[in-house]
Amino acid sequence: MTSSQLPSSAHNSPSSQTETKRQPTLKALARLLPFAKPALPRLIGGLFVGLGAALAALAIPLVLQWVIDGPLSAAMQSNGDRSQIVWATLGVLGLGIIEAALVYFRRVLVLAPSTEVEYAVRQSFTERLLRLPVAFHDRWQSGQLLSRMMQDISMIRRWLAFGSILLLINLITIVVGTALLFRWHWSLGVVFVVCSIPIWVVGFRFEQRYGTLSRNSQDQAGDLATSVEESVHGIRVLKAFGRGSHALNKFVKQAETLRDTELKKGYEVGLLWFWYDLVPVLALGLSLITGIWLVSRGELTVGELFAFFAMATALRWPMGSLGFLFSFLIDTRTATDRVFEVFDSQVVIRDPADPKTIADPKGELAFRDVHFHYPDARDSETDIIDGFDLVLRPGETMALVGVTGSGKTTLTTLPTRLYDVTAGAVEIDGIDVRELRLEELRSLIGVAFEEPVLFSSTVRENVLLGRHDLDLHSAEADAVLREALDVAQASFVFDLPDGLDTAVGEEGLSLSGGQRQRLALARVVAAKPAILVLDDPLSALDVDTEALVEAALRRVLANTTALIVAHRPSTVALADRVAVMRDGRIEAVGTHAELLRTSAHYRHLIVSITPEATR
Ligand SMILES: Nc1ncnc2c1ncn2[C@@H]1O[C@H](COP(=O)(O)OP(=O)(O)OP(=O)(O)O)[C@@H](O)[C@H]1O
Repeated sequence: MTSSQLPSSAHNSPSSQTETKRQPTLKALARLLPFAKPALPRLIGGLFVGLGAALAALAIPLVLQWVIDGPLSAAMQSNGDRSQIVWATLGVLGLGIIEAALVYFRRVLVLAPSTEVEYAVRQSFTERLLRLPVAFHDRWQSGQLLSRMMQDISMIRRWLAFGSILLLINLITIVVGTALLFRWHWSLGVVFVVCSIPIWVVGFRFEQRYGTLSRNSQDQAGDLATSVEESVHGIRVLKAFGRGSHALNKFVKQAETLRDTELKKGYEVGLLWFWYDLVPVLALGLSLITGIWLVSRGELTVGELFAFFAMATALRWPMGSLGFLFSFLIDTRTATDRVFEVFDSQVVIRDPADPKTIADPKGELAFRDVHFHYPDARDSETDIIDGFDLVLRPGETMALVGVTGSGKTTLTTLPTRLYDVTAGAVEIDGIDVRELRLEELRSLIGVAFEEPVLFSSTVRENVLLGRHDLDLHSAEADAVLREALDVAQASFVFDLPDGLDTAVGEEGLSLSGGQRQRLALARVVAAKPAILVLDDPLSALDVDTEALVEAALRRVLANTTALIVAHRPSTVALADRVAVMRDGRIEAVGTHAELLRTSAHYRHLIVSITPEATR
């Protein structure tokens, strides 16, 4: 096995494929506005307070100019008032203190609203993930979703709280500061402006190159997260097959790719910082020469020259920081794009505009000329479900049999609209399932999947998952819970350390396969739906337990319509009738005895699924 055959992204996340036409950065970031709106007053407040701090810093050179050209030169000629120098010194100190206090206040103002925006984006993101159809989750790698949810949304918060405000403040500071330079002498201002031209050229080219690198790095981080998640998830398989080192190799390759991209990013940022550090120093040097020349010609006072240098020094940080802030801006834009790719994914399975309701469900389930293919199927492929017609009468138990890969599991996903049929219709009591609200539909039908999934919560929460109408600790909930556990023969839970309140670990991994399957079965029984859809629900049980569960299930199935995918004769025995599926269609329907007589394919299936000893 090569490392590429190890558990990995079986499906391609569209992460790196959705790089369509690139919007301008500001337009891309503007999509955050609806989330940022409630926080805007405080963020704008933070901006103004930050501007106040910047102006306080810019005022210092003005005070210095005044003190040098005024009280200081007068004092040097021994005819001035020295107390003014003391006042000016105190003024500079005061401005410094005001600047520090306003910077602190700015941070306080923006911290809480930015975390609220982060919370709102994260909440909507999760809501979206839960609403998106299963077909979306088939295509997207979990690590990509995880990295968008955690890393990208955190970056958006940091940008709102810190980056965006600093960028605006620093740009305004540069403009105001440069205007003040012109005020002292136009040539000094011109030197500064001309020297800053490389900054804009370098910044523009940086935006183009760094944008691609930033996207690659964030996508690669998502791929890496997927690998880690899959390796941890599949740790038993990797260990059992001794493939740990292969998983490590795969991880190392991905980590190296990410490192290379980060190095390229670092190189680009380093180059940008170089220019953004160099230019202010160059400007300062050239201004020094120009300034001294102007003083010697009497066009500039010593105080103005001193103030000019104080101002140019004050502008060094805002100019030098632009490199870091531009890269931060591009990273945030990439993060925003990645988050909105999920928001932009279509929720194709949703409530109808004008929903119908079934007030008194009888439980008839009908498949009318149903066709279905997965979204990634090629046009030339025939449908997996290819004209499937079957009607389950109210209260009837129907077993569905067919060779492996014939589409039985796929069919079980259609009644609850995990996928929508591509043609035909699934109906409950004569109403198309697409005409019902999803919540109503999913309360009418309960599904137990072949692969039982338990959540990391208590037995009680897991089993009563479908009963949001009940208070989990009420006497009624307790009765429902005990009855469901009894049907599923899951009394082992009472022997767990905390009984019904035992936490069953991540995905219930601390339980055996059969125990998990029984809890999943109890969950669907507790939901008390009008229609049950069970995908081979007893496959992991031993023969004795299976017999007990079947006896109890018969009681439940007496009043409930049930479609049961069966791989074993004992499961078929639960059914009133059996439907034989072949090539995506129904080949025959009848009782077990009828089909044995009339269907050669059924006889073949039954022989192949019956254990030797019982034939
Ligand atoms: N999410 C998916 N995306 C694309 N194709 C899928 C997906 N799930 C299943 N298939 C394909 O659909 C076909 C039918 O699979 P399905 O699981 O429904 O068969 P099955 O009859 O339940 O098989 P088994 O008896 O082995 O459980 C298979 O060819 C499978 O590869």
